[in-house]
Amino acid sequence: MWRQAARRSAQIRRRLLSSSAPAAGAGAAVPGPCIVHKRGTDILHDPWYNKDTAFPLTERDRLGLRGLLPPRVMSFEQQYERFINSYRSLENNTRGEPDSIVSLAKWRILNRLHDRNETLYYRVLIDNIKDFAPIIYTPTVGLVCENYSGLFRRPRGMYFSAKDKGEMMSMIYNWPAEKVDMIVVTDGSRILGLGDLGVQGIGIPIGKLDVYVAAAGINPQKVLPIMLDVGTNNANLLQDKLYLGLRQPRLEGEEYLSVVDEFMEAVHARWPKAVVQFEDFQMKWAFETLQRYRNRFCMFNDDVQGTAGVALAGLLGAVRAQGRPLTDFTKQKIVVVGAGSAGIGVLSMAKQAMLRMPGINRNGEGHNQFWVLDKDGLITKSRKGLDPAVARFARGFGPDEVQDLHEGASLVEVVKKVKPHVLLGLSGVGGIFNEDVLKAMKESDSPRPAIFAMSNPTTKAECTSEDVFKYVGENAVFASGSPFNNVILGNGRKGYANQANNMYLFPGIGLGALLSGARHISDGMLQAAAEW
Ligand SMILES: NC(=O)c1ccc[n+]([C@@H]2O[C@H](COP(=O)([O-])OP(=O)(O)OC[C@H]3O[C@@H](n4cnc5c(N)ncnc54)[C@H](O)[C@@H]3O)[C@@H](O)[C@H]2O)c1
Ligand SMILES: O=C(O)C[C@H](O)C(=O)O
Ligand SMILES: [Mg+2]
Repeated sequence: MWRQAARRSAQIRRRLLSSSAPAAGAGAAVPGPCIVHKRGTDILHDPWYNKDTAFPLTERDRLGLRGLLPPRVMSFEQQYERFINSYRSLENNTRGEPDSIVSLAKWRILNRLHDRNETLYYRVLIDNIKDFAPIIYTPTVGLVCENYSGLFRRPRGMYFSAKDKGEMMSMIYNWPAEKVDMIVVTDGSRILGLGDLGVQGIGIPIGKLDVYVAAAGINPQKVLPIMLDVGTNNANLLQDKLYLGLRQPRLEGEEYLSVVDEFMEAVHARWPKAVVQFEDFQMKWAFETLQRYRNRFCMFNDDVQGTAGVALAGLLGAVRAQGRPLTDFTKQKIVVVGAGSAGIGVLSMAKQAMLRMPGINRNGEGHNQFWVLDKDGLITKSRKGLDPAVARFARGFGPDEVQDLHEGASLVEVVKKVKPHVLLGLSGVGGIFNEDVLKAMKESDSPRPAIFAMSNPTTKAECTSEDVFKYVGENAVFASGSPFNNVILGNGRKGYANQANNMYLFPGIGLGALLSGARHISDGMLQAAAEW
């Protein structure tokens, strides 16, 4: 009798407590009651459960909060309005200040809300994603990563370091959420176009997962940003007294791979169905880890595959913009500047798309529509020591080739001689599409030359929207990795600054993989995403 009563009272208590929990994630379906085991200040200090001043009096009583909050109860809507007002007044008060100061101030106010009250944070983020994406994501996230050790207040996500070898299988259970659906992991070795930022690169997985929540409706309690700290080769960071990562050079070779292997096994052991997105790994590890894990785990590399999907969508869009059928894609001449993880990812997917077009034989023999440059200029078959992934795209010499083009030819030379339909930059070199290059694009064989300046952040973009419409002309098609403003053209027309960033693809890839229960992420899935 007594036991029955105790069970019943526990049931009632649980039901009462559960009603106090906020939605498990804005936009996410809440499968059932969310049981809160905490009380009092532990709830106020937990951003998953905290409602700040929005706890009604009944909940304050039930959860031991009475007296711990100012007496006035505010509605969620009032809190929302208060936040947006303070954000807008920050905008007004910082007018005229340098962009970096304003952006960091905006990031701070959003980050403080994220630390305090996740329900409100994701609501304002989802409702204002167009305004807030450049703050929580590219380009401001780059600035945040550069200054991470100084900005650090609270940890977010998990950190696995080279010193944790042998411990990862137990460490993974330190993460408080029982279920994780989506993981973004980086080793910080190539953060945007900013190079090796070591542990400070954690800002990138955090920003990417915020986009997952806002754009794909992934439950924020089921996402996990991860930093694999295997050291850094950034001499400034190694000397920086505030640097929060391992102060040692990066692990290399088998030592490096054994850390990533152990991490992947640990993740898979605890959450076998989680999708793992690799992000901002330097080229050699981006390709190596993709090959190593893609058939064993549900994973993809966003810089190689996500970028390729977005760029392919842009390349096909450029054909459409000329009013031509998509099958004319094979007739487009495409110059790609940058033969790194992103550039080669784009070329590989574009080549696969080309091979599926009518009139092209299965091996694509006798057809090469791509010209690729790296830091040493045009890549040709005479280049020594080429990575095999790059060698596939090296130009030959002979009657089928553009006359007088040679190994190492400069960008302006290539553009003048090839007269490409599309010029695509993934070089990480700001301003490399200079006046001379853009004026040469004016002579393109396309009535609507397309210029995709895809490098990030803004300072690394190959050119600006202004320069494209000024030097290439009003018919140009422009897209960039970081956001730029539209340009006012003659007759009040607008020159559109479109955005070509993998954020338009990865949320869909992750969500699709989760919903379909896919065990692997294939090239076909990414191609389908690009072509739709
Ligand atoms: N818009 C997007 O969605 C997106 C996605 C992925 C990467 N990116 C950006 O692309 C850039 C490159 O990324 P990655 O992973 O390929 O880097 P990476 O380091 O692997 O490759 C960079 C490539 O650029 C070449 N390069 C350097 N200087 C050059 C020069 N002066 N002229 C021509 N080529 C030059 C290098 O030789 C190398 O081939 C970064 O800025 C990154 O932020 C953008
Ligand atoms: O992070 C971005 O904005 C896009 C891309 O993944 C990059 O590395 O630049
Ligand atoms: Mg990236």
